[in-house]
Amino acid sequence: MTNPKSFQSNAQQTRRRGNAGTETAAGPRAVPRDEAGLVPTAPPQEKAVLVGVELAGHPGHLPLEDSLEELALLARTADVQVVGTVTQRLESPNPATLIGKGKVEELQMLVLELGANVVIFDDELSPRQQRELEKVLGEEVKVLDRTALILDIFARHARTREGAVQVELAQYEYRLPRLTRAWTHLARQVGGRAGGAGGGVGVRGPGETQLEVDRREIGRRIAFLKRQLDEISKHRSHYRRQRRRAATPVVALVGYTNAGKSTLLNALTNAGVRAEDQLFATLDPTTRRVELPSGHVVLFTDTVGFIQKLPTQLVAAFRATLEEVTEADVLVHVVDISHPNADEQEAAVEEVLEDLGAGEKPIVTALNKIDRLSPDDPVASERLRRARLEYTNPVAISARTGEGLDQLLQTIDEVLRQRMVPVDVLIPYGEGELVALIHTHGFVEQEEHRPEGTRVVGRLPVELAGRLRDYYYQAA
Ligand SMILES: Nc1nc2c(ncn2[C@@H]2O[C@H](COP(=O)(O)OP(=O)(O)OP(=O)(O)O)[C@@H](O)[C@H]2O)c(=O)[nH]1
Ligand SMILES: [Mg+2]
Repeated sequence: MTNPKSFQSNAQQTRRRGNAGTETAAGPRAVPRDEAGLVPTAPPQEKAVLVGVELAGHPGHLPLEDSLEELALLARTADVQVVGTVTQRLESPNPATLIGKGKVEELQMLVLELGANVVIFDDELSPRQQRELEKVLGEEVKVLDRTALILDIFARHARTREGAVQVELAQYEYRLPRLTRAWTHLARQVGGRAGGAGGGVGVRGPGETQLEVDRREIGRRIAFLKRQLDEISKHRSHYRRQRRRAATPVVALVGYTNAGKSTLLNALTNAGVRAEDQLFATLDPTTRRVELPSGHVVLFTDTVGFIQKLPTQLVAAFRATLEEVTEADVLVHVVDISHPNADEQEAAVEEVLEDLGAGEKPIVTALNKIDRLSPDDPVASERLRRARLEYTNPVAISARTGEGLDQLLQTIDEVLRQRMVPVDVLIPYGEGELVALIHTHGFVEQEEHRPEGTRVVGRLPVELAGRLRDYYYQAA
């Protein structure tokens, strides 16, 4: 007999998989248009016009067109349909509206013509510029910038309390100087995790109840969130201390969003982390044990990806999460080498690492997605060739097919080994667990049992060597 319960759950699983598959393959589906004027079942998708500016003498990391393409991807990730684009090359920004007066008129026309209800600027707008543009474009049109869009995506993707608190803090920091009437019709929803509802893109997150109150109230909320983050940060550092006592090295996966960090962690550990063709699929760190070819065990941490023009509020608010990066022993920088802008992305990540104070950490560069490179594509082949010459400890891999993963682990082993220092110690028999630690985390070259204890010669991680200072061997 068929068990109706299991039948039902199977059907649900199939449906869920089916949906995910469709979204990955074809991007967000278009809202069904109903000729007969019937009410569509899904809420109407927001329609956006994108605006890109290139300032003379201030070339960004990416050429204007590529940056706008990335902005369109961000918009799609936030379920916004891109219906048009406006660009301008400027000598200097217009303090009132960023773009020039004529361009504003052009934008206004395009918005009307295309029935857009959102305008998204690729560069951060000052509070004044945002207000002015909203005035010109009218009540019905929301004016956002890249930062607000990224904050919106973060609000949707936060899965843990840590993530939610950090996003909320970043959103308040962003909105505080921008508090105007425009923010008062926000969704009655905190953290914005349910997505979709209420104010739509850019205004999901902290809800109406908080935003209708005065700035002082928001200041208090910010202070409260910061206290919560201090708690979270303390917890994290507590765990890190425990890890350090166990001397297990930590390898942090860093890289541009969508480079394949989560896919790599999954390939190495079956971690089951969400990996999708979406920007900022991962916000919250996941840590898993991995055994290296030497037999040493390390902890791999997958965490939030970076992007060019990363909002400073986000970097500041995500301090607790990013401590996983700043405290790691080795970084594996995952680069999507199949991406035409791989070099610019690599540079943007390096810049964020510098800002975080992690610029000097030992790095292994994983040149990922080589399965997508065709040998007949001279541009891509040249990119890979140069990356192999120029990047630090490069290893070409495919997280998808598993190619190169052994080599990657070997390189990590080697880098960890280089960080070790030679030791020669005599450990009393009462301290047997120290000898075990040396075996677990170091390389033992010589071991000898003497009447006073065990003499071990080998190489050890610096921290561990420090802990053995009292037992350094000196020949009589
Ligand atoms: N062809 C190919 N696709 C890959 C490879 N690695 C990852 N991908 C795809 O790239 C997309 C992004 O992968 P993720 O692992 O989610 O990337 P991420 O770096 O964790 O991204 P965020 O968490 O959003 O920062 C997914 O669609 C993956 O299936 C690879 O080696 N080859
Ligand atoms: Mg990820």
